[in-house]
Amino acid sequence: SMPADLRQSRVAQARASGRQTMVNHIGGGRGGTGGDGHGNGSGGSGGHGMGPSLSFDISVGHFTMHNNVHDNENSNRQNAVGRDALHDSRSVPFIHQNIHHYGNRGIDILHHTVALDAIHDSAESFPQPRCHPDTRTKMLRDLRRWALREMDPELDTDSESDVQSDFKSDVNSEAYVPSDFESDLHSDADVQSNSESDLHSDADVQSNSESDVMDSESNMQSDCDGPADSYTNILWLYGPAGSGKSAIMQTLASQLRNARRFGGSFFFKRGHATRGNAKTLFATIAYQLALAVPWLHTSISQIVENDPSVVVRSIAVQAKTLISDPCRFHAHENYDPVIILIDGLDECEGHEVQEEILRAIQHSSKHPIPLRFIVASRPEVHICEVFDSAVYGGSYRSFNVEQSFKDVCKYLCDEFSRIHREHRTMVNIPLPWPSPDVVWRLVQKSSGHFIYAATIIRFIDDKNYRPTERLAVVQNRHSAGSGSAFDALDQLYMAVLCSAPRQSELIPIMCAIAHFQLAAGDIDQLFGLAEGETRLLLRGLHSVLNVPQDDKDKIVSHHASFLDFLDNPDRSGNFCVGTLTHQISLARSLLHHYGAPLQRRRLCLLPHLIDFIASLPPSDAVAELLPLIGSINPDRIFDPKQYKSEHAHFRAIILWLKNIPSAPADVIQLWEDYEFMLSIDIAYRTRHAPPVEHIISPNPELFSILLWLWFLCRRLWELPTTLDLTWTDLRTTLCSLRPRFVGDEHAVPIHQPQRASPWTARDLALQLIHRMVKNHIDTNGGVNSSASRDAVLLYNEYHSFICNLEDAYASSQYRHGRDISYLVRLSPPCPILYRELWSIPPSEIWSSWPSGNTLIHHVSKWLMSFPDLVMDPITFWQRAAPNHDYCCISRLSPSMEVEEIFLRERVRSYNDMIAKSHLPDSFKFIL
Ligand SMILES: Nc1ncnc2c1ncn2[C@@H]1O[C@H](COP(=O)(O)OP(=O)(O)OP(=O)(O)O)[C@@H](O)[C@H]1O
Repeated sequence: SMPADLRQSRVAQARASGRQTMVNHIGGGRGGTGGDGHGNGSGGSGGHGMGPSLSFDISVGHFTMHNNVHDNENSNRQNAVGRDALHDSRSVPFIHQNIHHYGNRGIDILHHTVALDAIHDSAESFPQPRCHPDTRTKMLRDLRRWALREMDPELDTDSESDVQSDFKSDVNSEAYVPSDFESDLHSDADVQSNSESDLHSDADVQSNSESDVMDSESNMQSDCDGPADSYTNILWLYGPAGSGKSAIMQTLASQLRNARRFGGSFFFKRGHATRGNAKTLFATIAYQLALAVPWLHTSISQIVENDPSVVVRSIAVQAKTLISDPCRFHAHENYDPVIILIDGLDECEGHEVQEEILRAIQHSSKHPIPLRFIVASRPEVHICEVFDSAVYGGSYRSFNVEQSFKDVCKYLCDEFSRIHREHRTMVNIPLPWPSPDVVWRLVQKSSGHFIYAATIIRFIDDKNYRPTERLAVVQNRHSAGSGSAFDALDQLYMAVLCSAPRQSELIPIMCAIAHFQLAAGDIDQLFGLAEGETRLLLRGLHSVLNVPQDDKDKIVSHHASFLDFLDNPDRSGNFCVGTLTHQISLARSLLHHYGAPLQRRRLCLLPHLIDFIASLPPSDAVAELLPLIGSINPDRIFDPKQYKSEHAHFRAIILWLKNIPSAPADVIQLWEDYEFMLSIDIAYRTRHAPPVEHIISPNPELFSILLWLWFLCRRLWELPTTLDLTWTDLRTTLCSLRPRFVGDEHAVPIHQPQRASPWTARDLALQLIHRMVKNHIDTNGGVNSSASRDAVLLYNEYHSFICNLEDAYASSQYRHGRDISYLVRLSPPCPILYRELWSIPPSEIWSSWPSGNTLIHHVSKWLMSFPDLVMDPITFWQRAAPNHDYCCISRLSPSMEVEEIFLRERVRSYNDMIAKSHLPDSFKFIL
């Protein structure tokens, strides 16, 4: 038969509707099962079933009821000594005593136990943060749509104005009376017999309306990034500290209440006696549910009345007994779900408790109950982990409280107008005040989050001061008093930092994040930490720092103001990372890193590092950095990932070094050489060659290097690997073009005018042929690509474009083949070169079509310059082509004319560079 409490709730519903008649079907009880054995004994057998005895004394009008129900199934438990008897008796609510003033004693008990301060509109939490009018409109609309989506599918397709008008109705009425109440009050027997099929059809309704919603909600997919599960009664609203979650939850609570779908709320507050813990979380929610939802009133009240100790039970027991059990009795009744809001979960004491709350909520919503939960918190790692865990199995929606520059701007403009209106001292200040660019700078500083904007408005809106002066203080972050402008903000940041574990280890990491754009993996590498250590250390700071899932993505501060805070010792005290000691220590770590050999995964912040070092005061305090600056690995300095086409940083560090009295002369000299080498290296791109007027020392190595850089358009960093040169060789050779100061004398290099020799081009071609052949032999014809230094170098450099070493190998051989083609054209007819060309394995030139055809084209042209025409290698290569016919007319290869245009263009721009750097005309090539 129907549980007694359900029947009671029918009575309560009848009372709510003013009905005065009631039909009850009461059947006999079943025989009880035996109790559990105690100790080694076995449990007794079940007793005989007896019909319940029931006496009603109903006086219509006042509706008082004297009710005495004995359920004999339960009473049989008294006979057996069962350990779980108490537990079981709570799991299904039964009525054991006379109830006067039906159902209110339980509510009274709750009233005296629960955390009333935690309710969203409690006096204690006044003034609650609320969304400024016309801010967060889309977010609130999307949240409402999610919350209300099942009950009224039309809402989902309606425009926002429709949704809002729906909310306006009956603003004052808090109690929600189900619309289908009349039809619902049919006989218990019917309820019983239909309950199975009702449950099914509920589920169908649920899934249908859900799919409707999915369609209509497609516009919120960008915000709602959780899996679109067909059964999600839980939504997680997350966002960094101060992003405005509480304001959204408060505003949403009012809107849902107006829509008569509000079940209850709990607003946690860190450190608060009752709001700071979860002892009475579910009891507080149950209390509000009982008051707001008539069909839950009686069940909840009776449960508490029956066992008042439930309010001090564990989180899981409270959630089950006070929330999910009463709801499940009504699961099949097709009530529109009501919404429960839990804000600031991260502020609840104890990570384990927070996790337990999430598990309890998930457990409660496993069955189709007419409740939905919206939980708001900062994106703390342990909370993310529960949502990501198997417990949730993806069945929740998440909603990111994103930054909104537009909303913050609206808020600031409105608030500044109000301040202008309300402050007496503002009468003579012309509008607009402040100017739009000032407002915009403040908006940018807020990073689109409200906490900054709300804090400065509170500061400026102080009746004891002139708003104009207060605004000036805010704008000048170093001015005296700017600290107090950010008091509220600083308290927030301090609270976050103080709650983080391993604070001393955090400081160098925060210093690095504050000054450089780094990913978690970079920081591990920089400080020599075990892989993943930075991520672990930052676990407590996710509310101020965005630590992406991928260790390669940069960590950024949620608020620009957090970095200002960290930089200012008056504000951040021991956490300040702006002190010289911390900065020198960070520079030292970075310089050590840049002194080490090049690795595949590397930090690319040398220009920033140089700027950072150059910003330190050039005093003896930085002396320990000087030798490290001299031992930066040139592979890192000329790494194309560091520098694209600027070398102003080099100038900056040279000037800085020259300002330090104790700076060693050789370090200064070294960096001047580097600056010169880089300017030659990038000259081809910048079209800006360094002047080397009258200073000519054209040894063949120098000429080779210039051909490499300005004719083949390759880069300096490849030379040590490809041509087996050391950086010292390169520096000596290239810097022979540069005048040096020896003492006070301007030492001019030996002047040896000499014609640019085509033989140098030939020698370079020979070197590249040898390289190509060596690569072929070393790698066993490309089978073992990692044996080619060229391939490894290329792969390390361009691994974001080149997928694997095999591709890198093919690419490096192609580049050599192409360069040989061009160099051959500059060479005189030469039997040695002719012979060496034969040594190129055809498989290497045909590893890519353009390379094969380019080589064939240029070598054929070159062979025409021979006194006796010999085309053997051409025919040989052509025969070796994978598809002979195709290779000759390959559409993938540039045509003959285009090849000629390419070559001519290279010669032209090389000659141009020679002219620009004031080298003599004899250096130029004539094709
Ligand atoms: N839409 C808004 N309009 C006006 N003020 C807002 C708005 N959103 C947030 N604020 C203000 O910004 C400040 C921070 O907001 P709130 O407390 O809601 O952030 P939170 O994300 O809950 O922060 P925490 O993570 O620290 O709990 C508050 O002073 C609040 O009044």
